[in-house]
Amino acid sequence: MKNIEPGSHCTISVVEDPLHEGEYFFEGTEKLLEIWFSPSSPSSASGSVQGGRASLRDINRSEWELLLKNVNCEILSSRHSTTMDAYLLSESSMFVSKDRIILKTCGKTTLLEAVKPLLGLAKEQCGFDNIVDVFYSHKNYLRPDLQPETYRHFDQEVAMLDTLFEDGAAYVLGKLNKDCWYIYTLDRFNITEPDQTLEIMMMDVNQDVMNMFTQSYGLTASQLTEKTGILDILPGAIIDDWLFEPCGYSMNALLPNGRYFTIHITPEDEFSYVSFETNVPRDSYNDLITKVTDIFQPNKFIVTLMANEASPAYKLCLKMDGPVKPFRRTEHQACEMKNYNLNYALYERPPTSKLIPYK
Ligand SMILES: C[S@@+](CC[C@H](N)C(=O)[O-])C[C@H]1O[C@@H](n2cnc3c(N)ncnc32)[C@H](O)[C@@H]1O
Repeated sequence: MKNIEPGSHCTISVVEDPLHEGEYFFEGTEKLLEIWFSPSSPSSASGSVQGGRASLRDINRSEWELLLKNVNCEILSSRHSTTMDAYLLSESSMFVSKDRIILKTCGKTTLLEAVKPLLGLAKEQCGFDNIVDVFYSHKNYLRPDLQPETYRHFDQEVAMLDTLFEDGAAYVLGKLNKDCWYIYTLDRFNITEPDQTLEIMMMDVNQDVMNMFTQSYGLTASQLTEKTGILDILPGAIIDDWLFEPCGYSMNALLPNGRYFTIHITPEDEFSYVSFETNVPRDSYNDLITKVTDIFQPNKFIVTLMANEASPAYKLCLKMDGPVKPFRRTEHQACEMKNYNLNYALYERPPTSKLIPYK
């Protein structure tokens, strides 16, 4: 993609595809992959030992860099806690724990190209020859026609995953012809430790807020993290934040006990998008969703919550959580899968609701 000045706050990217010449576009919607591993027997675990077992964290940064080349993104920065390594990428984030990796990439990245090399790395370097579970998901892209071939239709992504996993199961929640969310996972009972993931995918976001996440606004990434209230969403985190040139913002936050949250912002008016993701356990996420949407003030957003039986959020997935003011929940679906419950909701701002003036 080339950069040009469209005369707004933010320089945006020109699509080089001749059919769409002159159009400005960046796909903020991320592809999200999470894989949990284990050795098939304790003796097959290799690599340096962490807590008596091999760990994905022993894999060298140079190996991750090579792996990410397949995806068309690179590492910008990293932070480390006692339980997790968080990498900020040119297109989103990667979190590596002892036996789980989360890879989240946006734009035109080819995330699925990383899966096979990743399984190889985990096996060769850590002795992880057992795949405990896999989750691959994304919201419908704003412009699927601009994605690389495999990613234009979920069926094709599923077909690629099915070449690697025997018992894959693919679902779609929401309206197939409007806003929806696709997920591929393994049809098995497996992860026994408490596990939950909340995602908030915000669209058509308040432009006054979005204009702050540009170089021309004049604040640094860490000043923005503080001023906008991102720092206070879940306090006490190790933060890694990044402001792109000329606009765009990404941050990873490492919390105690293997918890994290991550935020990515595509501020361009024509296709603004903000994502929030966390694995903090809760029996209600209303306050958290309200805090996040109060900061960004989207006109609509999707919330997905996935939690397994051991999680305090398991039951919440099957019932309605309270309202998120001032939004209307215009769609809601709850699913019972083998080991996980799953909740999908679409919220929209009523036309009469005024935006809160930004401080
Ligand atoms: C912050 S990144 C991550 C996007 C994220 N997935 C989201 O939720 O929007 C994307 C934003 O940064 C901007 N950007 C600037 N330089 C970029 C680069 N080298 N790679 C990716 N994005 C870049 C894009 O135009 C876009 O606004």
